[in-house]
Amino acid sequence: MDKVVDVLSEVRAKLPRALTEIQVPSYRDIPKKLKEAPLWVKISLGTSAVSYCYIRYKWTAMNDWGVPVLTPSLLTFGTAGHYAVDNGFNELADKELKDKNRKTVGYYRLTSPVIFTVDHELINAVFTTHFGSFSARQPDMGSFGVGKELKHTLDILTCPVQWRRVRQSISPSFSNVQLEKMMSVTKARLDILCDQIRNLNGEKINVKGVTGKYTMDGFLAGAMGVDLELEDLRDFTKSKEYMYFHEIFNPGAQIFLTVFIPGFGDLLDSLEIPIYATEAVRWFTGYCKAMLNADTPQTDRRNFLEIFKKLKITDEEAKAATKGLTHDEIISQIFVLFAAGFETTATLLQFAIYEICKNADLQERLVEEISGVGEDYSNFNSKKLPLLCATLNETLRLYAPAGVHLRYCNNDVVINGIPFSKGSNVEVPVDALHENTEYWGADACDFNPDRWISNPDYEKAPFFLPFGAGPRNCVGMRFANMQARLGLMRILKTFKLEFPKDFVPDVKRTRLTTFLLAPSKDIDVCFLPREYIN
Ligand code: HEM
Repeated sequence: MDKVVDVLSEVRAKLPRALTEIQVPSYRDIPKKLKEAPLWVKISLGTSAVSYCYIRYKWTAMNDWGVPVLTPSLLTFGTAGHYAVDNGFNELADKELKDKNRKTVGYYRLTSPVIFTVDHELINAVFTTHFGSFSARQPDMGSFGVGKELKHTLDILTCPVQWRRVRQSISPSFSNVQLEKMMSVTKARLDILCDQIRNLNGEKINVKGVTGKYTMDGFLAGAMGVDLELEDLRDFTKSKEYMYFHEIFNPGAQIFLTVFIPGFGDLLDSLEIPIYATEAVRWFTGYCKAMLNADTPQTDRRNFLEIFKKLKITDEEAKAATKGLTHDEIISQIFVLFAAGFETTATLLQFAIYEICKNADLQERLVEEISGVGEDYSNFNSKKLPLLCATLNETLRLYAPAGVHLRYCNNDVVINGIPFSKGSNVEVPVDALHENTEYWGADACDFNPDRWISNPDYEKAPFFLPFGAGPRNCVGMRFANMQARLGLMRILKTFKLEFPKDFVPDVKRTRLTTFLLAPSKDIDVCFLPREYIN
């Protein structure tokens, strides 16, 4: 400490002299200095001045849109600094919407106008009624710097033209018939999971290891015919599938260049320059190709793959087709379904188990409810399993796995008085929507599954959107619900769930910059086999 004080005193002693030594040119000298400056300095200054004027001009775009607009600044890339920090979205929503008691504000993502809203009428108009004008998400961001190899994946998520054909092709994979088929595979994998949990002998485990293994394994086995082999459940978070997934979905700060600079992601893709997760992407591409090419004898376990293979078309055919998938698109779909499906449902179950462990009474009521109900697809609804469905819905409300819904405006259109221009965006901060007291009542922030039992209409409420809305909502919603309901039911039937003695249940949700959700610390849980307790 003394050393620091010494150094600071030394610096302070030197400071006045150092400052007087700086020669600040008089403003009268500036034209002369500029004239003498090298050409590159002149070009840089000129370009900066033009860019600045252009940006200032772009920042007038929302002046007469009739919504309050947050003051932009260059330092925060317009008003988009919240993109770069965990919980940034929620803090912005709290500060600008909740605390000021308003539902919609505008801000600039560098120069792109963004309407940031929890107004369910506006959301419904944009996502459903005017879907034709908002059928894309973020088409100018290319692959976000992940590289050309997985570019198709993101084209499908963001590009409206390709999306329509791909969505038409993959939707039948989620039909009731398919889900029932996949359920039988999922049940068999659950048997193995429960044996692995028993092998822990009631010792604590990070619950994400259990829920992640379950959802990843269920999807890979039921849809792709691949088993996730693991000796010990505790090794799940060390598996390549999990580690590489996290590398791709936890990008460094460089990804924000593709978010803030329009067209930068596309430029990187055309130059074939990936800016992060190259090894993980290479591994996943090989992994997905291997799944497609594997000659698995049990075709009934390759439910999605067999559908995709039947739909295969050439690149040439794809130009005019309204249905069908090219070879590269099949590879990308395997990845996108794996990525979109495993983490989200694992997060849902992780937080559901956390809340159930916190509330012994809820756990008892759940066990009682499920005791007489069989594991049939036809039972997985709120009529047959009201409390189980309510608990999962309440978890989806307060711990929505995906934290923002995005739409991009394809053409100028006026909606609810707002004159959206082509290239503008709509962002829905899901946590703020799901905690809005006007919609959910004064106890909006409390975990209370019973609200779903007294208000069954909430399931269809326009302000409950964990899976998004409109024709571009989550294609895997029914699969996710089936997997979550079956998994939670089996786990509760087989194990009593408890926190270990040293665990303090003070977990907060962290909304990551990728909009996914993580707990503020590992959630440790002991799974005690019921056969030893009862
Ligand atoms: C609890 C689990 C899940 C949650 C909360 C969730 C949530 C979401 C959300 C919010 C969207 C964006 C919707 C919108 O923009 O309106 C989405 C899109 C998507 N989800 Fe899910 N999802 C889950 C599980 C799954 C599963 C299991 C799969 C597939 C196996 C899946 C595949 C997809 C795909 C492919 C899209 C893009 C749809 C499109 O652009 O047409 N999701 N999901």
